[in-house]
Amino acid sequence: MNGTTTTPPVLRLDGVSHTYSGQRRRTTVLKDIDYAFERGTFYTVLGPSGSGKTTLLSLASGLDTPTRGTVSFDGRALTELGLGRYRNRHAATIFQQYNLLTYMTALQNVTCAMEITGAKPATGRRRTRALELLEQLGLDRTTATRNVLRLSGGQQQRVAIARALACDVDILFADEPTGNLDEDTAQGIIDTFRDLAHEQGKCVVVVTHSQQLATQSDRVLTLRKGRLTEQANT
Ligand SMILES: Nc1ncnc2c1ncn2[C@@H]1O[C@H](COP(=O)(O)OP(=O)(O)OP(=O)(O)O)[C@@H](O)[C@H]1O
Repeated sequence: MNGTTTTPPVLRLDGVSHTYSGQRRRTTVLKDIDYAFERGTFYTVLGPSGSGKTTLLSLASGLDTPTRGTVSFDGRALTELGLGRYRNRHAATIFQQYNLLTYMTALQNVTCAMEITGAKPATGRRRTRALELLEQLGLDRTTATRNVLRLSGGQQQRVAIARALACDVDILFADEPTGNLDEDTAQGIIDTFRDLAHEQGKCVVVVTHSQQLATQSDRVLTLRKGRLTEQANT
């Protein structure tokens, strides 16, 4: 023993390949990807349209399982840990299409997610914490108590972000989270992601076409022709 301990990466992809089977042909989108994601780091994943970014995110977030290879959280394969448990306790995702519950208000969407994941605010009630998060993202109390279908696309996106931030998870995934936002709001979201990684030790993985976002992340990964490569930090 040399006295040093090594913690496993929070998320690891080992030999991950993914193929979609259509009626006529099979499309291999990801090929033999190995990568270790660490806590306290803000990652962006770039790549041309159709290169498999959303597919990678759905495998890493436990929404789907790879046709080959293993995805692990803290050294345990997701299939062993349980995909549902992983999604409820350890990972939150901000989807491109928001995936909000459309019969609820913005506030209810956030508190409902906190109840499902068992997230307990450090102080105060869940409702208070949810309102605080929505407010930080520029949604006042009147907007927060409106049905989400009566909000603009950009406002719905901010509700989806607040919902993910409210769940105290280890890994935050986001698919084009700043796509519908004006420059100032987008910058605020990027700052939040960086703080989550650097101050709260979360692993943040964002799929994007935005260079503005990528240049502000710690590590930039690129997907091309099924392969994942890391760009040297500039
Ligand atoms: N459920 C599916 N069944 C079959 N093919 C699929 C399915 N989902 C995605 N694909 C195909 O897999 C490839 C990668 O899609 P994916 O959505 O992961 O790419 P992307 O990089 O996120 O694209 P974009 O930047 O346009 O969102 C595309 O060719 C797409 O048509």
